[in-house]
Amino acid sequence: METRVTYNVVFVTSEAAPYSKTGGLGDVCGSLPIALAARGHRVMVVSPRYLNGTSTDENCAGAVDLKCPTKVYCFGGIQEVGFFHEYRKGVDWVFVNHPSYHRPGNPYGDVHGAFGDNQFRFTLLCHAACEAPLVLPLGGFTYGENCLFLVNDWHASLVPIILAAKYRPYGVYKDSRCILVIHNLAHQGVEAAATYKNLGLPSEWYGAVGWIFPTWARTHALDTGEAVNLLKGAIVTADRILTVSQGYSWEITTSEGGYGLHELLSSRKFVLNGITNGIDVKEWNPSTDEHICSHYSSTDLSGKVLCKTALQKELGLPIKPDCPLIGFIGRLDYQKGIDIIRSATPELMEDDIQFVMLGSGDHQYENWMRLAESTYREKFRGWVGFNVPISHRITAGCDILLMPSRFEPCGLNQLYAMRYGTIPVVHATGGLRDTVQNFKPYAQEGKSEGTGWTFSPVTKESMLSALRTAIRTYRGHKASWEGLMKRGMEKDFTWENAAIQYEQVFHWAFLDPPYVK
Ligand SMILES: Nc1ncnc2c1ncn2[C@@H]1O[C@H](COP(=O)(O)OP(=O)(O)O[C@H]2O[C@H](CO)[C@@H](O)[C@H](O)[C@H]2O)[C@@H](O)[C@H]1O
Repeated sequence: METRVTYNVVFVTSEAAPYSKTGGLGDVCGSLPIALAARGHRVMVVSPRYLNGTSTDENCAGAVDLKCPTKVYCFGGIQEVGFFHEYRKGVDWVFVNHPSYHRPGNPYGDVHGAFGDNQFRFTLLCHAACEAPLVLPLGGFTYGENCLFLVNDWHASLVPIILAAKYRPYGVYKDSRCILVIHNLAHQGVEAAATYKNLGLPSEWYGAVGWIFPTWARTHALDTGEAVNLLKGAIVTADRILTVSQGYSWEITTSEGGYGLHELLSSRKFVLNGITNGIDVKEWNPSTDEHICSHYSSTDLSGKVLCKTALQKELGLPIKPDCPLIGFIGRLDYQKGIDIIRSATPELMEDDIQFVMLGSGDHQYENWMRLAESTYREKFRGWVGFNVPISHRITAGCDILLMPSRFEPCGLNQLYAMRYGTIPVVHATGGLRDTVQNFKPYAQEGKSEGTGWTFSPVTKESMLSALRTAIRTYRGHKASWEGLMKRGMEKDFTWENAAIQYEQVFHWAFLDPPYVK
């Protein structure tokens, strides 16, 4: 019989689906914990108890108050937080309660932009998360101090510093470990150096988060470039670092992909690994999906065209089962290459195709989507907003999913697309390059190979050229297209696969002594 070491794992994250989600971070922190718990680990996820006065508040309705008010020190005083808890799918979902998490908007901001007190809100999360394993008797027992923290992105980045600066000197958490998981290096939690005093850290730890911007990045002659950079703090104090694909773990060590942190990341490359995200194969399953009108599988594809015509009907597009339908789903952000889509749209619209976009974010792109919809009534739909059922119907109903991301740490939509027989056309970067194999019609003995198209560089021309090849193949080579669909649908993107690789990294983390003693 197999014997395995199990760990007490504490995720710290600003989002966990279904409780909170603005993007892929929520998906990962909603699914990976369940996969790890299913493999025998004791798993807790600590995230804020957001309430915004809309129907999404119901997602948190199942969590009960643990009646364990806890005091933490930061921002010049004692702050009191509460903890709510729900045990679901083998995981302890813990929600930090504080008035600053209760306001309209999403976890980070509202219609006016990012909240001005995000440093406070996420500093509080980190301090509370360090207390949670010590004070919360979940199922009767605390997790205790020998746990493994998995801290995600900048919002959770203070955790390894707090462990090293505020607990270890007093003999607490001496045998814990902390792994930083980077989902997106572009956001680092940077604020003015003067805010250091708010973080609740001893003054001698300034060097961990202290950061000096290069001269070219400074805003005016008197700008000294001094800042605090929370993600940097975790990079220099975590025991190990993970990214969400292997390709991205290399890219962030280069000056092009490192967002200023490539040298620091390179200096830690011996503890830097990449593990490709999985997907929730129950939520994203074309043979059972509750959001789509007709089910299908790799052995019976017939339902897919019905999903397509239903989508065309729902969106008020001409119902044309044979017309190539291209989709885009995602945050409307520079990262996602929306400007490239915008510049290519007039040429794309000359062809007999249809194009559907779902996204929210940057207002200029939201307005452009509305404008494009009114300009190309017969061919283009731009759905501005965040809507999970529609994202499923677009994934199922389209023939092609377009992702011209400038960088993509992993990317989940291309994985969902492949599972739904929708062919990804993606920029060859990060996790997109790792997960989409370029189509080769005559790879071996006349048999074709690949699951989509990858293009590079990320320009309008190369994107259009890849899209046109895909469209030609769709129209003229039905058998090849079916081969592409089936190969994608049969790929194993389960979280269990990723969880096994995480276990290996946990093992390595405990083999070495704590990085900061
Ligand atoms: N308007 C909308 N309506 C409904 N659903 C929407 C939506 N906009 C986005 N979504 C959903 O949000 C998720 C986006 O996930 P991605 O991984 O593609 O990107 P994101 O950049 O958010 O994540 C970051 O973290 C993840 C997780 O590690 C990495 O995969 C990724 O590369 C990195 O940039 C998907 O589930 C998508 O369907």
